[in-house]
Amino acid sequence: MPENGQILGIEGTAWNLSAAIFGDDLVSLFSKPYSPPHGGIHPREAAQHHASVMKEVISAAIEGQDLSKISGIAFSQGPGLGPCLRTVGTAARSLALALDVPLIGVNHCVAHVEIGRWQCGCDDPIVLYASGANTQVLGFLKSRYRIFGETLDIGIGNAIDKFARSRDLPHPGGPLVEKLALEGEPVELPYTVKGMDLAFSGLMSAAKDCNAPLEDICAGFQETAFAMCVEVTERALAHAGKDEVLLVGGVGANSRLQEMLRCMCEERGAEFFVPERKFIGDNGAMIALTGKIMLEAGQTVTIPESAVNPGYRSDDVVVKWRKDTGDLPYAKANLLENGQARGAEAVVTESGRDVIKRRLSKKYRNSSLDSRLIAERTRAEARLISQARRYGVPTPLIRDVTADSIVMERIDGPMLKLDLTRDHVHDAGRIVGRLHTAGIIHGDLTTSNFIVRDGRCVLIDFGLSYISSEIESRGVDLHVFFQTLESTAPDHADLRKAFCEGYAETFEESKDVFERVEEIRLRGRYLH
Ligand SMILES: C[C@@H](O)[C@H](NC(=O)OP(=O)(O)OC[C@H]1O[C@@H](n2cnc3c(N)ncnc32)[C@H](O)[C@@H]1O)C(=O)O
Ligand SMILES: [Fe+2]
Repeated sequence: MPENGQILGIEGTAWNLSAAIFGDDLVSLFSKPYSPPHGGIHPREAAQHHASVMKEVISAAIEGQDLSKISGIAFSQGPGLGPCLRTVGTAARSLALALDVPLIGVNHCVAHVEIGRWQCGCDDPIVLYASGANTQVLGFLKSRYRIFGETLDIGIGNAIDKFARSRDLPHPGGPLVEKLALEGEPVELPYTVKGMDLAFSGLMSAAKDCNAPLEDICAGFQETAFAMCVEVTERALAHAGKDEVLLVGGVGANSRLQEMLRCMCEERGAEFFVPERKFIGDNGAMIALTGKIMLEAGQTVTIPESAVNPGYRSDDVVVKWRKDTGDLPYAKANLLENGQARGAEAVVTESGRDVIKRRLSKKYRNSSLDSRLIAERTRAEARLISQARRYGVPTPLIRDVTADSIVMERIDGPMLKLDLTRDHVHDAGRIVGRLHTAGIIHGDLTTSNFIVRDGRCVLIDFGLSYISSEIESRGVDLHVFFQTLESTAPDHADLRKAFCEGYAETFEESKDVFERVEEIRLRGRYLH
């Protein structure tokens, strides 16, 4: 790349056509947002908008610039709305040919992360990426931005926008809901966290059907949806042993979400980062910057490789521009160091042959939601542990239960993630098979929630467990487990096989569940 090489980047995955030049710093940025005359974003109309303002946006971005300094054209290759992506892709290809410079196909999600890292100066954060179409918790591991958790149905922004539309509020509803929420007392709405994954459609439907004053529903919607996001971010932070949190994506503009994340970070001793408003939502600067660092790493595309990809996932990108941070710091996660372990949501304290698990109050969530979650989860956990035992699932013996605590038998041994052998993972599969036969869903099936005692796994932490015989819930359980395998173990494919073998031995309908896991993996990546 020539000295002072500059990259022209074009963003246009959905609502904003935006172009920017990035050199050593941001040189120019110009945007023309599309606002639908009524209803939500219509893909073809948005694409027509982009086409009609393309010349104006690019001209404004390059005005007064020396075009000979431009050493590459970057464009958002996906994910996004097909027609919009194709319009931007065509423009980018023509420009690259005209200027005779390389083309860089940028993953839009990764670009949200990179502009955040650049702007905030953070190094290796857990990222909460909360936008219209996407809601993901990402962390860099082994050359990729791994998805620790994500929405299983719709993106948080779309959930808010659709709810707002059902109340005749103009698009996008996010900022208006934020304003209305300031005047409201939060109503109770369904809270759905499955391990590190989330779901928003139940919350959205309940909010649509709710008869309370609009301000109260908006407040309830925000408190619930944001607490869900903060909870999974905290869980990923604890799981990965990182100490920075970065908030990106359009919904990141919300002050309440920022406040809640900042509060969680303070409680955990992590540092919180959020970029300036103009870099939070979709913008050309994020594409130009990411294009620049990708070009420097040699990650360009030929014209045939430049086809757009509406389902492009964050973890599809091999990140050659970052130094690999290696394995997760397993050792840090040892259970019961000095007789105490602090998980994402509870403190476990040794007490003779027992441990006491006490759920912690979280300052980031409002007090009624906080006490509701603590009481519900403590009760459910004690009940389901006992029930699972009756079906032959090895679990700790329960000795006593109070409003926020469970006293139970101490299990000595390393967590499964510290001793990931084929045999142990096979055993874990057998255990989950029995659990599912009992009609119980674990709800947080990570490799931290098995303890290996005398060579056999014991299942712990039923805090998010519930009763269900649905293939879907079982599929999500396995999906969560496979995700933690994928994000922590290099030989995850073989371990996954071992797990499935064990599961099939103890659970009759295993085939249906395996099929569903595949569906869950493929679905919900870019839904509108
Ligand atoms: C693939 C790409 O097209 C997509 N982009 C996207 O969704 O635009 P973004 O700019 O990142 O986010 C827009 C969303 O951000 C929400 N939003 C903006 N300001 C908000 C606020 N103050 N509170 C809540 N939501 C807000 C909007 O309502 C809308 O749902 C994505 O990143 O998923
Ligand atoms: Fe976006």
